[in-house]
Amino acid sequence: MPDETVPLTLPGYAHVYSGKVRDLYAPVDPASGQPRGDQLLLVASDRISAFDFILDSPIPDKGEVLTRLSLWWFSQLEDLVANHVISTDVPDAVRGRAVLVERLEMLPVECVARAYLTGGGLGEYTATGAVSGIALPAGLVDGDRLPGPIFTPSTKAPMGEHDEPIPFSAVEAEIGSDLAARVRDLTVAILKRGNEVAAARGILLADTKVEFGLRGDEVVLADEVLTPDSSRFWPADQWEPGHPQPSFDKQFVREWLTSPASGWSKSSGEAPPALPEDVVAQTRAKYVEAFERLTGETF
Ligand SMILES: N#Cc1c(N)ncnc1-c1cnn(CCN2CCOCC2)c1
Repeated sequence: MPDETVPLTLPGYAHVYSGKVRDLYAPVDPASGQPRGDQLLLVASDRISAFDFILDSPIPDKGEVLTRLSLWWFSQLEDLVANHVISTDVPDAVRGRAVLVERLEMLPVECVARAYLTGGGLGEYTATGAVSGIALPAGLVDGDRLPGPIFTPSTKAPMGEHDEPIPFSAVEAEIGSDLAARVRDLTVAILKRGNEVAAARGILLADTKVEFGLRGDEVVLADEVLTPDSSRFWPADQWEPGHPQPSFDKQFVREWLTSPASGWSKSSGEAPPALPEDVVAQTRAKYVEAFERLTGETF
């Protein structure tokens, strides 16, 4: 199993950035030997995070499953928004889990939309009756479906820190009112479309985070889209408002890590132990199941 903690050496590419579960490279121009400024190689690892830790146990094929799912969503959403995908003709070492993309002028906003109330949004609602300044009906509980998806943007925090919720007015101040309205409407429309497709296939998308860049004046969808890494996936047949919902993809990991069998405590501040093989295998199977249910393709 390759060591997922160090950037790969990819001949012809320069390492640009490593996130929690994905890495960025830039193709090198053979003539100048310098990284190209117009393209990037987005590589999805098999790393998985839980409870704000990157686990020691990679999930085989997770990177490929989520890359193929994101590519499928990009094509499903082409009538709504352009995207940054150039090609899947990538080095053999990362084939299937990497995409060559157009390098965009990225907007400094994490564009989050929520269709259900949970997580940080629930905390804000409990304290203020609103989320991102949007007043919600009284009496909502964890997991309730919202009257309609709402835009709840946040900052782009440095790795290891948490994104901070910001009001829409802060987005307007940062990128201008017109562009703020465009990314708000697109983010909400993407989640709406995602749930139209996913609900019919037994999956609820509670919320999602997308990132946009600019191609001139055009807003272009970048990063990944509607994957279990960028969105909360819930099994529709277990949806029951009033308590935290099971995760479609990470429930096995979370339950084992919080069970006596792991010998680990969330409150210890220590890194979690490696996962047992059966938990890794069950988690891989859930990623494959989500891909096959949504796309209708066989992984
Ligand atoms: N997708 C995409 C994409 C694109 N199509 N064009 C330009 N940039 C990006 C991109 C992808 N990830 N990040 C966040 C990582 N940043 C790296 C630098 O440092 C700050 C964090 C930017």
